[in-house]
Amino acid sequence: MKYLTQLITLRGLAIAAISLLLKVLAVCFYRLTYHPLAKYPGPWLAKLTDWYAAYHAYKGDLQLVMCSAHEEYGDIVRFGPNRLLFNSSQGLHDIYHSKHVKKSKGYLAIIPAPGAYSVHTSIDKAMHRHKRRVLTQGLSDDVLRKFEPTLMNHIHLYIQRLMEGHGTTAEGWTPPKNMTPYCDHLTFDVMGEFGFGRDFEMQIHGGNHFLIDAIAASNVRTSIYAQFPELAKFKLEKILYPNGCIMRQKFLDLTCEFAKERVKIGKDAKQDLFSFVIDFKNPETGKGFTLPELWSENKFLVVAGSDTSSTVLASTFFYLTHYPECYSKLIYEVRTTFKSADEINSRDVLMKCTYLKACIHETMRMSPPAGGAMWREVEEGGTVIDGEFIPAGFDVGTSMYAIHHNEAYYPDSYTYRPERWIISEDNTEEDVERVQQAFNPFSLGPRGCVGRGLAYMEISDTIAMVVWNLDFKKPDGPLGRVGEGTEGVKNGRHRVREFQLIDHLTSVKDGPYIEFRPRKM
Ligand code: HEM
Repeated sequence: MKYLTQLITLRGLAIAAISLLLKVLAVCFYRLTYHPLAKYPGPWLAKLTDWYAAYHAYKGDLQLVMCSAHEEYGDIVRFGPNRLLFNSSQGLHDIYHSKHVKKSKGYLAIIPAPGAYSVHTSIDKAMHRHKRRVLTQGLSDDVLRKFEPTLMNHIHLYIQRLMEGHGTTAEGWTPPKNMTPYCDHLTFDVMGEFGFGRDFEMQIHGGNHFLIDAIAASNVRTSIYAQFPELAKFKLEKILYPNGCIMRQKFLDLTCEFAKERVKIGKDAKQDLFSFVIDFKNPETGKGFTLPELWSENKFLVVAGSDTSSTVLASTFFYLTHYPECYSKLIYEVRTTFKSADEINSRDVLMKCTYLKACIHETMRMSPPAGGAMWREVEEGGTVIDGEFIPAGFDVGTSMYAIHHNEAYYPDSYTYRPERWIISEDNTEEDVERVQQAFNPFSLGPRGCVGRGLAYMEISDTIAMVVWNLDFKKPDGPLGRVGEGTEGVKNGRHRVREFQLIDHLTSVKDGPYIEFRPRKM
């Protein structure tokens, strides 16, 4: 009897396994043949399952894999059973300026709690419009101008820290400094100050440095779920990053404490986001932000605005020290444009320093902090992207890293060449227009970055101040190679003069190491 029961159970299991296998095979067969996107080429595993993209999101090489998929399969690539990547400027603009797409369901998987939408994660267009309008007001040019002196205080401190230990060598250089933490500390402090009216004191002591790891761990989770939203149900982060949840809670507690203190000191005590936004009413809805809403947005701004800007700064130092001819041109421009460091302000830097602006653009082209694709879902009725009709319900996107290395727009695309952004005898107006057309480090359209003005201000002021005040170079020996690619490897990380970024929605980095000394007047 016992034997018979075992036999029946085994038989049942075998039938269940076979029927599951048949079902999987049928789904695979459908996805490869009759599926509406079956005609598009792409990595075969990506056509079958989102596990492919999720794995590369976990590994941090999604941007490289997307780029090499375009090299192999062309400008339109199927990069998931229901997802298409486009690698043309027409496709880019069709997607991100379209009225017929909305943010993909992947964004739902990354909200911290049910209903807790931020401007970034709200898929509903009316909800987004309201939040965006309030934030746009809080990030207007006028607000940024008033914030700039506070920003400058943080940059002065940054420069002091970079100079610490100068004179260690006979030529007056400091010991090599790893720019990743130095840039992280600056940008986190600036975003704390902007969002909450006080900094995290990361440039002063290490008490809050855990925030950087907390956000990095949370970004791994976010980037996996953005590729494979169904995985969110399984709460994999609890297995993969048990500490991530604890650190995240510490981040929430800290920002909550900041929020309470900010309210206590009163609206006009600081020139920060709170002071400008709290009374603002959306003329369409008559509504402003409630306090909890505002703090929830601010938490997101710290995440969105810190490590992205830090990546641009660290990458710029990497390229300037790896392309000495660019460094020399930049030094000449900054030091002849401003008579003293006190004259430096972002408006003048961005207007008068053409080469510096070109360096920032070239850095963001070579190493966009968010190099993957921001997925958009096609809405009812479908839409045409780069001449292809895409039915409703499918996701479309453009990988920034891939299009920024498309040779049709950026010849010799792995070479850092700020000159490509400047009209000259060798570079016509049409050349510059073409370069600009495919450039999208902040994404484009109604969901493009609302903080780009602050990002430009912070990055241009910081680079100008460092170049004006300090000489710098990469150290000889192994430390000077941190952040470089490795010759001969086969995973897309073989380019020595390309700064290596680990793509987890935004980027993880290490280096470059740099030595500084005060400039000789
Ligand atoms: C170099 C620095 C930065 C880069 C490269 C960058 C990049 C981006 C990108 C690619 C998006 C689109 C995301 C998506 O479609 O999912 C975005 C959105 C956003 N960014 Fe930035 N960002 C930077 C700095 C900042 C700063 C400093 C702030 C805050 C002041 C900020 C606030 C936001 C917000 C609120 C959104 C969501 C906008 C919306 O959905 O309407 N970013 N950013």
